[in-house]
Amino acid sequence: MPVEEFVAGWISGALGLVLGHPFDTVKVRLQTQTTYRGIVDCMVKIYRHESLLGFFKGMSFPIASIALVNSVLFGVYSNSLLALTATSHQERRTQPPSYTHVFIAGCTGGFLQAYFLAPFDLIKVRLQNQTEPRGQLGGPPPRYRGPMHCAASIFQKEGPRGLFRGAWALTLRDTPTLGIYFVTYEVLCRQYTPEGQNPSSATVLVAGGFAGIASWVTATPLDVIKSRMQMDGLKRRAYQGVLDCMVSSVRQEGPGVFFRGVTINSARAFPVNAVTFLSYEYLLRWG
Ligand SMILES: C[N+](C)(C)CCCC[C@H](N)C(=O)O
Repeated sequence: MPVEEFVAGWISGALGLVLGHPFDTVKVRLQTQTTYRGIVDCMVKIYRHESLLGFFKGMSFPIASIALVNSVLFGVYSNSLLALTATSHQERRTQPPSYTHVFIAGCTGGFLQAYFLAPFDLIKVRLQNQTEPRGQLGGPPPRYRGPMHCAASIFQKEGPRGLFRGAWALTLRDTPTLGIYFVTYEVLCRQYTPEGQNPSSATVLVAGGFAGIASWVTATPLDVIKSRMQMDGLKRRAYQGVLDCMVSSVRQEGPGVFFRGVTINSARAFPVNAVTFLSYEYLLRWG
């Protein structure tokens, strides 16, 4: 099994992640809290109350886990293509796989990575939603003191299954949309690359950026539901399941609720995924 694809997936994911985390925090807050009027209002409030550090809440776990999650995604994707088309990463430039195969391999990667991602994503979302400023004396202490404390208290209060709260919504979000992710990337790369050649850096950046946007725009409705399911159960259980969460969110807030955070998601997705694909391609070429 080509191991370097897993390594390339990890490093490229970590680079993208640091870049996009501040956007991600704003997105999560807009999706799950009603105190903010919009992107700018949310940014200003985070900065005033929590300083620049507020934007980086919940980042350490994703960085530690991206190794696992992105290497599963890219490794399973590439190895599924190998199984489907019997071509290695290098050979695929001269013998490109069909888009159907790319889609199936992307969905497979997306499906499997969701299970690895679920507990880390849950902890990230819970920490991002803590609005208390760090290290301030006198104010009420936050519920979770850090990622390990958060994991331990979820485990204690909600059991091992508590760590997988929202995992089903996450799987539904990621399976088709990671198929879309890789198909968009391949379509754009092939469009702008002469046959048999490697795509240029500019092409990889643009194709990666748009792949991120296409994937996130289609993922946003279930992203909102996922985040809400993950925040559920802190005080009392509000939702019975994914469908119930969808229905009551629409009832209370109208269909627009499914696009909460779509602008900020797309703004984040372009640079994050441009960098992810560029480093992935380069690491594999050197490797
Ligand atoms: C499928 N979904 C849209 C959720 C993610 C697609 C891109 C994944 C990338 N690590 C990122 O964080 O942007």
